[in-house]
Formats: sequence, structure tokens, C-alpha cells
Amino acid sequence: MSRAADRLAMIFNHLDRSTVHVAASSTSTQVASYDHTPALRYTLDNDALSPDQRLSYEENGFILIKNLVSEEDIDKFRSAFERICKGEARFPGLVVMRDVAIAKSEFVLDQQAISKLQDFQEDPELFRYCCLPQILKHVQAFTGPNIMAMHTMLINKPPDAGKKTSRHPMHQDLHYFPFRPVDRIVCAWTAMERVDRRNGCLVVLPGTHRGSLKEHDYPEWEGGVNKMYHGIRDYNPDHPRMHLEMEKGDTVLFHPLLIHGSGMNQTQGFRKAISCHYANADCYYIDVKGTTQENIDKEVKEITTKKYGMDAVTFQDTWAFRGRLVQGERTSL
Ligand SMILES: CCCCCCCCCCCCCC(=O)SCCNC(=O)CCNC(=O)[C@H](O)C(C)(C)COP(=O)(O)OP(=O)(O)OC[C@H]1O[C@@H](n2cnc3c(N)ncnc32)[C@H](O)[C@@H]1OP(=O)(O)O
Ligand SMILES: Nc1ncnc2c1ncn2[C@@H]1O[C@H](COP(=O)(O)OP(=O)(O)OP(=O)(O)O)[C@@H](O)[C@H]1O
Ligand SMILES: O=C(O)CCC(=O)C(=O)O
Ligand SMILES: [Fe+2]
Ligand SMILES: [Mg+2]
Repeated sequence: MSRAADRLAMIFNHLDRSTVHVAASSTSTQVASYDHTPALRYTLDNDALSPDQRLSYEENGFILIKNLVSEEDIDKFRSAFERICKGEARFPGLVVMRDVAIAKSEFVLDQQAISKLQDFQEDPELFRYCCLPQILKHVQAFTGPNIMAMHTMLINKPPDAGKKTSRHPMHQDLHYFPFRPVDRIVCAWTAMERVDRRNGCLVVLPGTHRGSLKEHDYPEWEGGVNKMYHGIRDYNPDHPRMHLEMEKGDTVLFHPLLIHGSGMNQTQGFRKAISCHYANADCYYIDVKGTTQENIDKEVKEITTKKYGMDAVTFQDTWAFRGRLVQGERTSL
């Protein structure tokens, strides 16, 4: 039997036993059997995922679920995005980003310039994405029952303006998060249309969630880099890559240490995706002083000071301020 098949058998076995354990209440032999089961570190024992989904996440750091969000919902999110683009809707805290190549050019129409919305937690229609029951059902497998939506984005990857600025450098999302424990955080990312290599799908390095948080900084790209698009300096270029080609409504759930990025959009259309980072509400904030996250801490503080004139606000405060409870009880974050 192969190692993976062997592990799968052990996990099935383990799941069977835990069911028996719950149903029949504990006996000393059943409790003892836990000592021999493999530790599932990245997923919780709450039946939210199938055994093979659990194994796949444990090994690869992501799972892809086909057709999780309906066309109807996606079309509504698209309309909500367009209302924001047209200036028909405004929400407190919403950050509207333009691609650097476009923001620095005088000749591009405003209409097509928006590359990303961040922090749409006050838009009831877009925020409905974060509360979809079929997403939360899966998210619980990573976070547990008390769930905070910590970070929201609608990414409208523009046709590349010829400078390759539509790329997103390889990174780990944890770089941006001053909270832990890491395994109780997960990202849901839903394709709002077909995404493939031509329009810049997600690219992941499977298994890298088992590594540590790497040093991130701006990549040295000639055509410029978008604000805060830090990348990993020295990831292994020989590590197997996977291009996640997805259809409208397909959703990937991935670990915040998984190294990922996205390619250039070589089409004329805007490639859209919607995402939310969730965390267990019991997670706690950490001080990033003396860690690789010091540079992002500093940059976020500079932006909050410059944009909002709030120089007493910490990196951690910006997260506590944006986070919203979506299930259970708000305990710590
Ligand atoms: C509080 C924030 C926390 C964020 C944490 C990240 C969470 C991520 C967690 C999950 C992992 C996610 C991983 C990720 O997603 S990483 C990416 C996350 N990115 C961000 O969070 C950036 C958020 N963006 C902003 O705050 C604004 O859009 C900025 C501040 C950039 C512009 O502000 P505003 O729109 O008001 O513009 P302005 O008219 O006042 O211009 C000011 C200056 O900025 C220049 N400019 C404009 N656009 C860009 C650009 N794209 N690249 C570079 N520069 C740009 C512009 O030319 C001008 O420069 P100059 O003419 O003065 O030289
Ligand atoms: N202000 C904006 N900033 C960024 N993208 C926008 C903005 N307004 C609309 N969009 C998006 O940009 C893309 C191009 O806009 P447009 O209205 O031309 O639609 P389209 O998808 O190209 O459809 P059509 O082929 O009918 O023109 C669309 O995907 C739309 O959602
Ligand atoms: O290109 C994308 O949609 C993904 C971007 C990304 O990884 C991020 O914003 O953290
Ligand atoms: Fe990311
Ligand atoms: Mg068009």
C-alpha cells in the first residue's frame, strides 16, 4: 500500500472510532485508541469535511470545492461591485484600489481602473458572501464554531496594461495577520467567472502550508508593484506548482501559510474573484516586533496615519476594527 493510501486508511479508521466514541460514550479502550491515530493538525474533528477532503487539506494546504456558490449569488455580487464602481454605493471603511500601472497613468478612464475592493464588511450585499451557509459549513472544519470574517476582498484583476503589474507575487497571507494560532485561520476564494492561465488564475505550491512564515518584501519588478503586494524573496523555484483553473462558483479553501500568487491577465476582460479570510474568534493578537512581519506592521501604520490621521491605531487595532462575527460568539479577536 502506498504511503498516502496507508494514511487514508488510518484516518478513515480514526474517524470511524471517533464516531463510535461519541455515540457510545467513552470507555478506556476507545480512549486509548486515540494514542495510535495520526494527528490531524490542520483540520478539526467536526464532520464538516469528508475524510478525503481532510486528508487532501492536511497534505496540500488547500481544497477545491466545485460549484459551491450559485450563479445567482455571484451575479448579485457582481451587480453590487458595479454599483460601487459607478459611485452609486459607498460604504464606511471600503478601500478601492487601482492597479499601479493605471493609477500612475494620466490617460486611463476611471471606469476600468478598479483592481480590488478591500474591507466590504459594511456592504450588506457583498458581505452576504462571507455568511453563505455552505461556505461556513466548510470553514468550521478549520476554525471551529466561533467564526470571525477578518478580511474581505473582491479582486477585479484588470487586463495587463503591458507592465505585468496585474500579477500578484508569490506570498503567504499570514504575513498580513497579527493573530494566531495559524491553523485556525482559512481563506475562502470563489471564482466569479471561469479563471484559467490566460486571465491569471491562482497558482499554489502544494504542501508549503507545512513550512514557516517566510520573509516578505516588494519584488524587484521593472514595471512597478502594487501597494502592499509583498512577495516571498526566496521560495524554492523548483517546488511543484499548481494552476487552479476554476469555473464560476468553484471555491478554494486554503491555509494562510500556503505559498500562492496569481499570474498576469492576458485577456481583455476583468478577472473577478471574491474572498474572505476567516479565523476562530478565540484567536489572539500577537506583537510582531522582532519578526518578519515588522515591515507590514510599519506600512499599515503609515497608511492609517496618512489616510485617516489616526497615529495611535495599531496594526492589531485595524484588524479588530474590521473583523465581523459570522457565527457563534465573539470571544477574543
Ligand atoms: C489598513 C490597511 C491594512 C491592509 C492589510 C492588508 C490585508 C491583506 C490580507 C490578505 C492578504 C492579501 C494580500 C494582498 O492583497 S496585499 C495588497 C493589500 N493592499 C492593500 O491593502 C492596499 C490598500 N490600498 C490602499 O490603501 C490605497 O489604494 C493606496 C494607499 C495604495 C492608494 O490610496 P488612494 O487610492 O487614496 O490613492 P491616492 O490618490 O491618495 O494616491 C496615493 C499614492 O498612492 C499611489 N497609488 C495608488 N494606487 C497604487 C497602487 N495600487 N500601488 C502603488 N501605489 C499606488 C498613487 O499613485 C499616489 O502615489 P504618489 O503620486 O503620491 O507617488
Ligand atoms: N469602475 C470600474 N472599475 C473596474 N472595473 C469595472 C468598473 N466598472 C465596471 N467594471 C468591470 O469592468 C469590466 C468591463 O466593464 P464593461 O462595463 O465594459 O463590461 P464587460 O464585462 O466588458 O461587458 P461588455 O462586453 O458588455 O462590455 C466588467 O467586467 C465590469 O464588471
Ligand atoms: O489574484 C488573486 O485573486 C489572489 C490575490 C491574493 O492572493 C491576495 O490578495 O491575497
Ligand atoms: Fe493571498
Ligand atoms: Mg466592455
